[in-house]
Amino acid sequence: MADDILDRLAATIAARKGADAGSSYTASLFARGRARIAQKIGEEATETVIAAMGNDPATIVPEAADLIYHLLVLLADAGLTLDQVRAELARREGTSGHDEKAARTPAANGLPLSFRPE
Ligand SMILES: N=c1c2ncn([C@@H]3O[C@H](COP(=O)(O)OP(=O)(O)OP(=O)(O)O)[C@@H](O)[C@H]3O)c2ncn1[C@@H]1O[C@H](COP(=O)(O)O)[C@@H](O)[C@H]1O
Repeated sequence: MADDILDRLAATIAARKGADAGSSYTASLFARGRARIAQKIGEEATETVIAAMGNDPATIVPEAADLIYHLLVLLADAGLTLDQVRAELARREGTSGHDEKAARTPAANGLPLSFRPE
């Protein structure tokens, strides 16, 4: 069994594919499909934002856990792995977000060229 809770959770989630939706919440999400999983991520992200704007930082923890769980369900549904996310984070390691953003072209930033600042 993997030492890390995220690895264990990802393995549990993967094992729920095709399981009985009546006895597994994860299986019920897989059964309802990608759009429902994505919608749940939106809901959990919104609940995390609400917790973030409140006065008690501790309330962020359970919302963050809900969000991460549902993200792992999305990765599994899409045939992706936590290791792929780890690799992407490792690839970014050491590159400042400011530097990465400055290197983007205006088009890549989503701005039409006519709006490009002088
Ligand atoms: N970590 C989680 C986890 N986090 C959140 N949730 C569920 O996510 C749902 C989200 O709650 P909400 O209040 O937002 O929504 P809801 O109204 O209950 O559910 P919806 O009908 O809106 O989808 C709840 O049912 C939570 O229980 C989780 N369900 C399962 N896990 C893990 O997944 C494992 C397998 O669970 P099953 O697939 O249910 O066996 C468990 O042992 C846990 O380790």
